[in-house]
Amino acid sequence: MSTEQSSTATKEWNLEPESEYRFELDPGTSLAIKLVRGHAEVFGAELAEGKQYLFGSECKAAVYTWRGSRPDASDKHVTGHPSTEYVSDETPMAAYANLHIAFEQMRVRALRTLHGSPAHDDDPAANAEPLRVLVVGPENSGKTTVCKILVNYAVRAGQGWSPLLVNVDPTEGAWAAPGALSVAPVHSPLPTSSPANPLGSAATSAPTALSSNALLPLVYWYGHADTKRNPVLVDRLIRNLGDNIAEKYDFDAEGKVSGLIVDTPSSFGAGTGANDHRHKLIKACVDAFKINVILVVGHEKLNVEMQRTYGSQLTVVKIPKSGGVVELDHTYRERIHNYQLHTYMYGQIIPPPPGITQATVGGEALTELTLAPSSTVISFDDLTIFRIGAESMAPSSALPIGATRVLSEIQPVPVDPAQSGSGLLNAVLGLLAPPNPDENERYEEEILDLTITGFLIITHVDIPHRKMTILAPNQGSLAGKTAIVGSYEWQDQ
Ligand SMILES: Nc1ncnc2c1ncn2[C@@H]1O[C@H](COP(=O)(O)OP(=O)(O)OP(=O)(O)O)[C@@H](O)[C@H]1O
Repeated sequence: MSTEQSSTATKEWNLEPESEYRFELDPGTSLAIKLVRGHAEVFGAELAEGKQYLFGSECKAAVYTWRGSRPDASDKHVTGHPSTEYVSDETPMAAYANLHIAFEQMRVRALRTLHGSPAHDDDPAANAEPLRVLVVGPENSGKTTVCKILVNYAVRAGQGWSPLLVNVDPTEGAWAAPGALSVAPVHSPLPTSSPANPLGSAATSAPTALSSNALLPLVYWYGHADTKRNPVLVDRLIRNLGDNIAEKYDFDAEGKVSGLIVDTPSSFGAGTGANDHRHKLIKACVDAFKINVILVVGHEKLNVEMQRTYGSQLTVVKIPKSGGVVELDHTYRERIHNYQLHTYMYGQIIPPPPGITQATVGGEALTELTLAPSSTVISFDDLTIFRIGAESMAPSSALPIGATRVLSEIQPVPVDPAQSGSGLLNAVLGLLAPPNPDENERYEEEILDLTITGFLIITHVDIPHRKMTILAPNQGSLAGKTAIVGSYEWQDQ
């Protein structure tokens, strides 16, 4: 394989078996990688020979090869300027592959049980429950990457599996905007090209032409980066995701055997005290998704803790952390959130390095990935906006003497855009799906349980004329709709 260190030169790298080429990109740079011959993959997604794959938006990733060099050499051309690049032959991929094999056996067993076929070689008394994995670990342990690799291996197995990938890490962005919790069935390998689209493109914001690996996620909006900010709301949304999945499984027993993998925030993996919020949220996941395997990525203390708490009811496995995982700091994460919102509105735009013309982003042609958002002026009365709980509460000291707080952490509180200090300018809003058409079925907190159909940004608020300007990926009318505001803001620059 090869990399280019000047704008015209291309570097070639020859990878030994079970080694990987790791790279990190600086802001504003891109990288094109072409597999010249052999077999290689990026976090479990195979590269096709001869195709240029583009990476951008400060992407940090690795190209791994199982079989490597001669006679079946994995040569790659790399064009662009990574700020860091090196080859490592110390990877945890063999451990991850073993895990995949064990999971594959669980899927086969579950399918066999579903069809009532007799057991063959393996233990007939073995658990035939479909696989339901929770991945936990501290910050920068590579949780999302492990989830991606395991899901990609499952869909590559050629058995027609389409596992569910559940994201309960609000900072991840996944297929929506940062602040969302979501789930999607994965039918084809998830590409890696940019942290703006860490799990590939979703069909909801991408052009319809983009169909080969677009996903249809189900999204709830939490609206904040930190799960500590409103754990009661996170708990509620986790249970909503769980209920949705259970309902889907009722109608899709074949899909159920593919299993599910849950990616969690790093706040679940590191904390202090036995009673902090993370225990409740881990428990909420275990219950909501009926977890039967917990994977602990590279953290002894957390592994012991999970063994003690859950070891008697489910399997807890510690897996190694990859030395390639990059420490992401706060400012990097903020830039990524900006990339994600920009990508949500404008599509995935990665300018290829000089000299590269026929490139693909995760296998998709470049022209198919551009979107044109619309900016619309609406009346304050068109859109009803809520904030959930705590943020909108006055401090206790401001309450009348003797009064007790009546707002709960998950009470939806209307936000009036006419109030200066409403906090709506530049705010990211989650647009809710319509409420139950049957009035009798409605309830006060229903908006907590509605999914998100899209995201909006308020780019201008004109209080005298009671109007605001909204940026949205499409031009649908907002009249009569309801949206939720959290703490994410974005400015189009
Ligand atoms: N083997 C590798 N080589 C190079 N980069 C890698 C490798 N594995 C992971 N990374 C990168 O390291 C970064 C952190 O990995 P990842 O997002 O999987 O960790 P995480 O534990 O989920 O993070 P968080 O702290 O946000 O929960 C990502 O940019 C990812 O692409």
